[in-house]
Amino acid sequence: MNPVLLRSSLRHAICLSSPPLRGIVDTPLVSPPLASCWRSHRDGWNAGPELRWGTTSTSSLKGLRKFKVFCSSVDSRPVGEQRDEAPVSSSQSGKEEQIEGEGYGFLGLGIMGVAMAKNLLKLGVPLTVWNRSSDKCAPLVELGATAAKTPAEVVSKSKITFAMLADPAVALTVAVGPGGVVDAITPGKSYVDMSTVDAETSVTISKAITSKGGRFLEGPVSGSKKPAEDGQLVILAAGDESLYHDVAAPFDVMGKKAFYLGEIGNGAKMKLVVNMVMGSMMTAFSEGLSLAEKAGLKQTDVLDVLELGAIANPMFKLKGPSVIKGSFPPAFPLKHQQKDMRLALALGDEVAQPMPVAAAANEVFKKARNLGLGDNDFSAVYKAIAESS
Ligand SMILES: NC(=O)C1=CN([C@@H]2O[C@H](COP(=O)(O)OP(=O)(O)OC[C@H]3O[C@@H](n4cnc5c(N)ncnc54)[C@H](OP(=O)(O)O)[C@@H]3O)[C@@H](O)[C@H]2O)C=CC1
Ligand SMILES: O=CC(=O)O
Repeated sequence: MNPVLLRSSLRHAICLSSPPLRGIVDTPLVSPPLASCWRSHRDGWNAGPELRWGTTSTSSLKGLRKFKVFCSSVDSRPVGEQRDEAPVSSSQSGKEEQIEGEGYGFLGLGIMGVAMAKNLLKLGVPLTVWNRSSDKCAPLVELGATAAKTPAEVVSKSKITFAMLADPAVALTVAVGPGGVVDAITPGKSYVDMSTVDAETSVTISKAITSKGGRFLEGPVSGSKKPAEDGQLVILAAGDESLYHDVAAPFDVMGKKAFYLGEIGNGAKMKLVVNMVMGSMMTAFSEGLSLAEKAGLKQTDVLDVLELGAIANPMFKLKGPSVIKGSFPPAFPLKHQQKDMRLALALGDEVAQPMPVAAAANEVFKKARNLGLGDNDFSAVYKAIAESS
């Protein structure tokens, strides 16, 4: 078994139980306990008495050590205290009562959402999905998910619902509009919005969710289509800390690293800072490639030189060859990058931070949108630069 998936499954078994499972048992860390633990998880939530997991201090099993840390954070008592308790049975943990609405939900199956939802399915938990254009639910339904007609229906069937939506206006509508998330939020239900939005939007959604007794976490991500498919996103979470711990397993299958950044809005702000830098870099990179060509240099040579120097980076390496070919299939749509520049500049206004470089880059992204390039990859900003007279 893939150790990452095993770790995720173990975490998941704990975090969907309510109250959180306790009673960590030290076992010699050999494969039989692990196999038995995995079997218990695979065979369903009522595996209670079978559910045992071990931890060890040997240095070879880093994943399990990480898992042990997680256990202690689900139950805030020190690990030593937990160890003295017997494992709880399924009836003690209350799992039988969770059959209704025990699974996960996912709203928004665009480029990112479809990949993230597919990774959630790897946890083996019921998944209910919704997308405005319902045909995009089909690939998930084929893999075992259930399609719902409204966001509220997803929330009513799920314990924790995730969302990956286009922009602040859409995130707000889906959360608080008619048939939206808030309509079905009750105490015990949680919402994790992973869309890139501004802090104000996130705060508004958070208030609406918590006013109905639910928990809210924002979790925008850094990383594009391929990292989303590979479960390698960087998750920038903020808000309800208990929920942050409870979504450790989903975050584990969707991402390679999750940060907890404190109060609501901090995740959104961090994402905007990062994407402001990325948009400015892509614009400068495009200017460099275009300048090189017009000055009689080979663009492929520019890529080779950049790759060997101090400003080598994965984005230039990944996007450079396709930019040179004039190919811009959308991984990160240009319209979303321009939205992020706009939101980052608004944040700059709020805190009186001058951002002349980002402001100039935003003008180029706006021009690219006006050229009809919004649905292309954001690297198509090159065309707005190269084709300027
Ligand atoms: N692509 C990337 O590399 C990354 C994107 N992001 C962020 O993730 C979010 C999603 O991005 P991505 O998947 O690329 O975008 P897409 O444009 O592929 O998907 C957008 C999603 O929002 C939905 N949507 C759009 N308008 C509405 C509406 N009016 N009502 C309801 N739903 C709507 C779409 O539904 P429908 O299918 O019906 O149009 C779709 O599910 C954005 O906030 C983006 O900035 C973050 C990191 C990386
Ligand atoms: O938001 C886009 C990304 O690549 O990160």
